[in-house]
Amino acid sequence: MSTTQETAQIPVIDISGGQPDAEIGRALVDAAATYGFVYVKNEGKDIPVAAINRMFDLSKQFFASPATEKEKCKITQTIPPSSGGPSFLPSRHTNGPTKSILRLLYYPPIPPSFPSSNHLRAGAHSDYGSLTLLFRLPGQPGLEILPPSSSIAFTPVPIHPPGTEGDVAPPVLVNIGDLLSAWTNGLLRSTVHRVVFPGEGGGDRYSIAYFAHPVGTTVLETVPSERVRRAGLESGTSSGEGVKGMTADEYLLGRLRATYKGLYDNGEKGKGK
Ligand SMILES: O=C(O)CCC(=O)C(=O)O
Ligand SMILES: [Fe+2]
Repeated sequence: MSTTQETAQIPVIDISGGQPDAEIGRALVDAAATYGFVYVKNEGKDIPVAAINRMFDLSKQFFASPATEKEKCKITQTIPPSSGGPSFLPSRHTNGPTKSILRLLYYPPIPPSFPSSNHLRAGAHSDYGSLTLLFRLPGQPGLEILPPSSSIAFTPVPIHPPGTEGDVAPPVLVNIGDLLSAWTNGLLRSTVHRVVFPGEGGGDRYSIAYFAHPVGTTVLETVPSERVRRAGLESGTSSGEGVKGMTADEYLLGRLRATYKGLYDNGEKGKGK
């Protein structure tokens, strides 16, 4: 796989109220259908910059602490999704336990003796859930996607895309996961991505990812939208084929089993070798 020097043309969208909701909605769906990724401009109105910085500070403290300290604070907590409106998708992400999870990610520097070019910080993958919100720090690049125009060339995703250089914080990068893609007959794209070492060496890298999942008992019947129905017709996917009426928890377990084989046999996490 090669890497081009171009950067992904992922749209930057301002959801803070300047435009009519319908227009913002259309732009978000178009970006999600084409790229599977969208930048949400962050000028500190929707998510305070201090809150993001505090989370990164906590992450740095945590990863710098001794292993014994780390064991004391398990951070794999389940976070209830923030409340949504009465519409189809938000209502299926609220009012019940979900597998949504906030992950503080730490990528250690590469040892000087390692040739950096052959190593990845995170291998190529797509995310499992509905949506992922990714927070990154200026000066810590490395994320690359397979853009729609190419199935072989990974393309860097800049932290500050053009037009956001002066913003108080980098935009939040939102991407579609496999479940939402299947739930929409493939209309919304779950895009393969990876994290590489940026050139020589590459120091510490921190990122924060919020993986949103529907309420576990949600039955995944295809999203009842005309655009979703048409996407199914165009791709030859019959309605519901990708999700087959299974629950969100069953879907996730299927994906985990496919990835981690023995670990998730019999529905019991941690079983196996
Ligand atoms: O750290 C990043 O920039 C991306 C991480 C990621 O893709 C993931 O954890 O699923
Ligand atoms: Fe990912």
